[in-house]
Amino acid sequence: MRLFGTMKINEVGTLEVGGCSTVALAEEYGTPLYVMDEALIRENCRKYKNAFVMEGVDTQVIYASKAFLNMAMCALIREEGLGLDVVSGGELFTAMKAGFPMNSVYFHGNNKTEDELVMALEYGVGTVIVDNPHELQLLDDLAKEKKRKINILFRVNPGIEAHTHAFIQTAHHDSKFGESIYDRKIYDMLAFALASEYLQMQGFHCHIGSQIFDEKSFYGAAKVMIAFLQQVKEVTGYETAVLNIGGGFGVYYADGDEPVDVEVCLPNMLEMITMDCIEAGIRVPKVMIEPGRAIVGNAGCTLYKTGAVKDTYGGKKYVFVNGGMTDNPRTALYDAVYEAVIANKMKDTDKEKVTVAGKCCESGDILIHHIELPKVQRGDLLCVASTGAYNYTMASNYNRIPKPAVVLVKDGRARLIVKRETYDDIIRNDLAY
Ligand SMILES: Cc1ncc(COP(=O)(O)O)c(C=O)c1O
Ligand SMILES: N[C@@H](CCCC[NH3+])C(=O)O
Repeated sequence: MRLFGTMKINEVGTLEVGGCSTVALAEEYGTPLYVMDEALIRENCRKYKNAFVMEGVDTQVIYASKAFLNMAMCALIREEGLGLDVVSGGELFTAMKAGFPMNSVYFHGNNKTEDELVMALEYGVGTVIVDNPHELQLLDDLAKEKKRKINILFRVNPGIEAHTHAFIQTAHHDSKFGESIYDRKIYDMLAFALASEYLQMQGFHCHIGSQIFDEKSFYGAAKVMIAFLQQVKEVTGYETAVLNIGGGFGVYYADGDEPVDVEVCLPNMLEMITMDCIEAGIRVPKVMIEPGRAIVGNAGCTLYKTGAVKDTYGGKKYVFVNGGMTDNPRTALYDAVYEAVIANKMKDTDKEKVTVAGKCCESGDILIHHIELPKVQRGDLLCVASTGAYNYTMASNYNRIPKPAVVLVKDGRARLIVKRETYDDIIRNDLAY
């Protein structure tokens, strides 16, 4: 397993994160347990912020909170000076409760409800990313009613097919997100927005997908977007103030994954955008990006206790853990591949091939299909790496399994940031018959 951030192996052969022994963390907080490396989250925020600069160009990095969000995470993102992308009333509510500055919140979503748009207006959200004409009309009506002005961007599709799992591609012509830049509707939407007294049209947003390794996909999207901005100017005279090119920067999960070097890719992208704008005769807009996974993915790991080890008649060896698709549905959903170790046996060299499976009543509840691990006994501690993004946020209570706790570790100290759910939480909303 690749060790990320502050992970290291101590003298007794135990995995440590943030200066904390994983065995001690499991004892104190129980398992399954999500462990987040604060130093690595901060380092990633800074890496993106520092790489996304170019003289004379206004830029902003916005954290896509769908990857991992809670009140502590809001505080951390705020301290690091990133904006916050939210995509639902729940994410927005979390940000508000955490005191995140609302003018740095960007509200996304292809089907925001009326209630959610009202929330955005009442909270004073900085920018709403409008998905379609229906939403544009609704937001205008609500803004008028509330007498609140609000910045908007249009979510558009540049038609770029990024090389990633089909379920996490987002910018093809039939995508459910946004409107195609080749669709004439965009111009009607623009005319409407520009005529509105309450909607303040700032520009355009695109996002081509997630877990992308090919930097050319990002350059391609930016290029197509600049050509689009030029056409918009030619057709309507409108000069775009903001261009948000979304997130999608892939991270390492397993052998073969080769993330882009953001320290190269981001400056290249800014330079390309600037040159293309100059060539196209348009003003260089403020440029934004929205990484989610790249900020938190490698900064998280999950600790499980191993239970039964089963040799099947068919010849497979299963190691069962006390979690599974309820805390990490990504293997079942996207055929995601993870690396893992037995955290209390880091120095064992005698290994065997196993399949790591969860405890749900579902054959597809597999965390890792093929992996070599030291000989596992009941009560060992399995650590799955790179579970910081889209794990806690996609966790479910299937089979009425309570969601795990989350701890943030740094410099030998662990801080509980999300409590473990209890069985009482599981029946919290049930009403007696
Ligand atoms: C609009 C938007 N922005 C940002 C992201 C963040 O993506 P990632 O976590 O891959 O960086 C997503 C998710 O794909 C998204 O839909
Ligand atoms: N949930 C996906 C990413 C979706 C990105 C949001 N548009 C994953 O775990 O890979």
